[in-house]
Amino acid sequence: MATENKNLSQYDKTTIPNAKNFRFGIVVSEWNEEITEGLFQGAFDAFIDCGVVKENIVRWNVPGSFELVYGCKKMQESFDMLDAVIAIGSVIQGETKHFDFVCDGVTQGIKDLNIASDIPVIFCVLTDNTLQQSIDRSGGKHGNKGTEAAIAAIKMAQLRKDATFYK
Ligand SMILES: Nc1c(NC[C@H](O)[C@H](O)[C@H](O)CO)[nH]c(=O)[nH]c1=O
Ligand SMILES: CC(=O)[C@@H](O)COP(=O)(O)O
Repeated sequence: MATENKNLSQYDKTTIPNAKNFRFGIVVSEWNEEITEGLFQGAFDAFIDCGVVKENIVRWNVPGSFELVYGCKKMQESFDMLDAVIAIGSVIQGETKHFDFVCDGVTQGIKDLNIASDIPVIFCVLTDNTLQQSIDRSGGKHGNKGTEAAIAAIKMAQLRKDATFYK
């Protein structure tokens, strides 16, 4: 289902685990900051709405989406008590193929972090053709992908906790 057929901000709290004891990291790219700040606010507000204590949310900034991989890796290493990390970025097609390489690099890098570390990293990186598409997905007509990412982070934190329990 394409994003245009669903609202990224909609969630059913009855299906979401209690998040009051979870601790989350959020790494935010400064490129297209009017978009990434909207994504961050969506994630932060959803965490608070689902019971996360604001003192249990740590935020770091990085220059661009390509640096999200290193930033998330260092956050995993620095705060081993985190239950999940969200990587927030906005990549918008320009004149050249640079878009392709940035998108592929950050995608593969975050995938690799999920394989290498026990702390899940949630992929909240918009990869859009136009600024309008980014606006529409960071609090606009299609909702907020940051909200979607926070819900995914809570669900993955619970999965990780449950999996540890059964060891
Ligand atoms: N064009 C965009 C970039 N480019 C910058 C790279 O992410 C990186 O910071 C640079 O290549 C130095 O390593 N980043 C975005 O997040 N969004 C863009 O649209
Ligand atoms: C995603 C990018 O790096 C891109 O926005 C840079 O723009 P350009 O391809 O015109 O150099």
